[in-house]
Amino acid sequence: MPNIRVDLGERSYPIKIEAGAFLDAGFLLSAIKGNHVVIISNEVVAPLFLDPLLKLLEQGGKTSIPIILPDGEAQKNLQNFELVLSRMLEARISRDACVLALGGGVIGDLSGFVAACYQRGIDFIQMPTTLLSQVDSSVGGKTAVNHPLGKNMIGAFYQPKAVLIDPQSLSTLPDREFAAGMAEVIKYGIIYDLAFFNWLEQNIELIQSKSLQTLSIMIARCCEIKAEVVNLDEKEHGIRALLNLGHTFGHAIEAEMGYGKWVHGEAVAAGTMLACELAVMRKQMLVSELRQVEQLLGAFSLPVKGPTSMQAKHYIGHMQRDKKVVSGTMRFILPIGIGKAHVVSDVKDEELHLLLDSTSVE
Ligand SMILES: NC(=O)c1ccc[n+]([C@@H]2O[C@H](COP(=O)([O-])OP(=O)(O)OC[C@H]3O[C@@H](n4cnc5c(N)ncnc54)[C@H](O)[C@@H]3O)[C@@H](O)[C@H]2O)c1
Ligand SMILES: O=C(O)C(=O)C[C@@H](O)[C@H](O)[C@H](O)COP(=O)(O)O
Ligand SMILES: [Zn+2]
Repeated sequence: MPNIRVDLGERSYPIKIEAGAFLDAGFLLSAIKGNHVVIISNEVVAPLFLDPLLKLLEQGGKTSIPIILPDGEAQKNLQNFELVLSRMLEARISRDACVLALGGGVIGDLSGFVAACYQRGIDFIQMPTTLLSQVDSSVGGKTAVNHPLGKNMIGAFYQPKAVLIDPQSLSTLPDREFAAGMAEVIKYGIIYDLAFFNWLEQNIELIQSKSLQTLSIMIARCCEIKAEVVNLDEKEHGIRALLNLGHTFGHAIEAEMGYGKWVHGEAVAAGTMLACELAVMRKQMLVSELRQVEQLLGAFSLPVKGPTSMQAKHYIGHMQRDKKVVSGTMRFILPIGIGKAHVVSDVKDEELHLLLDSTSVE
């Protein structure tokens, strides 16, 4: 696999994607400047990957300080953010230390925010272990924790120094979490790359069988697209907003249902269908294209409807706090067919009622 780079001047960094990459001492050690490495992980991931990593770092002359959090989306909160910072202060971690995020998007987002804030910013490296984090969250520097009033409401743009992706690490990932990652994979096809969307349609079985070669190609294409978008618009003043397809509705589902009940990718899948349905209502997408999206999401057993308990009034309360709101106006990412999308700011409440009061069935 070719190495992919995020090109942001002095904040540029490499993304290495390779089966067995977690044991590539050369790449990892070259990205760590100081002698101390704070490894942030969780109780599910640490037993799977921590020991060999500790050994590798020790052989490279590094001292590791592991901090292991409980598992789950509900842990991506300010309390754990403070807890990790306190542990680092107690351990007298200095500014030349490096934070290493070992886990999925929850660990990656929280660790990145810790690294951004600890003594005003120290290095961090992403070692993503879920499909979702390998195709999306480890790249691009969005770091955050959730607030009961909204997803990722407290955070910073803070780029990692390197991203190390080992597709082999997905062999232990539960099917539900693999599927959740596919929601973000399919997103890239809808917003940016019709050929990639068609490739996904043609390779469903190979993807489901977790063929390492197919997964590596798929992960690399997602990272390439994400890097291209982030290179153009690091802080989401323009094109980067397209990566939010399905998230306006999805984040409302996650917050309303309670963080973790619907995992992020599931909420994004249902949100993507809602965005496509809105695009069909606005004649920007064909019904046949909506069905293609529904079939592809469905092939990975992803939800294609929102929760039955949620109606327009539940969504709207959350969506009014969305980070894309400008001067009180909600903005939505809507596809234009498959392979293109745009930001729309003239969606009327009546349209949302029509969409959301009729489509939540289960
Ligand atoms: N920063 C960004 O750009 C960005 C992009 C997309 C999503 N996100 C965020 O990412 C989070 C979702 O990430 P996620 O889907 O990785 O969830 P997650 O981090 O909760 O991981 C999912 C589950 O898989 C387990 N797990 C992780 N790796 C494993 C492995 N190799 N084998 C077995 N189990 C494993 C985890 O412990 C967890 O139970 C959300 O908070 C979302 O908001 C951020
Ligand atoms: O990187 C981005 O930009 C994204 O929007 C990627 C999303 O998949 C991701 O879930 C992101 O965290 C959502 O961003 P937010 O700004 O809406 O919290
Ligand atoms: Zn997302």
